[in-house]
Amino acid sequence: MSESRAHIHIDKLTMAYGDFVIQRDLSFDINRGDIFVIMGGSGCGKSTLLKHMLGLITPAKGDIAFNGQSFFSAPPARQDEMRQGWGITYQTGGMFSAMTLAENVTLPLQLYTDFNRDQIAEVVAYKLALVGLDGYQDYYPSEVSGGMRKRAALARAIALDPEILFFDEPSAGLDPISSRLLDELIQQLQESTGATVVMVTHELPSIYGIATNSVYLDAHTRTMIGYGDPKHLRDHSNEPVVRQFLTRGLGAAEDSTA
Ligand SMILES: Nc1ncnc2c1ncn2[C@@H]1O[C@H](COP(=O)(O)OP(=O)(O)OP(=O)(O)O)[C@@H](O)[C@H]1O
Repeated sequence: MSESRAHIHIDKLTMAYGDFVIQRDLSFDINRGDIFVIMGGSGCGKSTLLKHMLGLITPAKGDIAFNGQSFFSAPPARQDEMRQGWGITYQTGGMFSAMTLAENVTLPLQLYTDFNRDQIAEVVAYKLALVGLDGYQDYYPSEVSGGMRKRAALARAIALDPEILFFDEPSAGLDPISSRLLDELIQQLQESTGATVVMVTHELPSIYGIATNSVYLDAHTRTMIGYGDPKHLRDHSNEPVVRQFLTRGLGAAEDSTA
């Protein structure tokens, strides 16, 4: 493992399903407090990279380190400890439909803390208020809008005060206004907690609105061909595909890379 002071260090990572290599030789850092975006065309391996970062898939080669410690060579108990510092929201929100919003947020607190009922209720009310869902504790996921469901999922993800927040396409399926509100919320939460945010998205408003750093995975060459502030990449990348991805829809028809 090479030396790095980054919060998350991707080290010569090659990802494959069986013999089929999805991306090879990825090396980059995600610094503490970054809002880091994983970009790239459809099928390039963005979700696969996120699954590697979450320790759900073992790399074909290379490693991922958190605070300088290798995840994949750590013993299972240590991996579990690392995981407890992460909050995750999935594309669909992943809320349990038979539970109220409050019960959904309660779940990780019941599983991973020794708080009593009153303490848990207090944290749950606080987290729901943080995402603007004060008063919606007793609603079921199906009774609120898509944007509210995503915010409730976010409240659950921050229940244990994670130091890293992972998002897979957070604004998928949302209208532009709800999407913008969610971006603002992610940015506010990052600022107030200092957490590192890692998200897969191809939404340009999110990328330009809140990302501080990014990587671009290329489906064709199967490796990263862009790394840096997305606005800088848009204006200065030597890779036409990256510039095209980052300017699509801006004066031209939506292209097929997204
Ligand atoms: N479990 C799996 N087994 C085999 N191949 C898979 C598996 N999951 C994904 N793939 C393939 O790996 C490639 C990368 O998929 P992935 O979902 O990571 O891409 P993505 O960039 O997130 O795509 P999208 O933007 O369309 O969501 C695709 O070719 C996909 O078909």
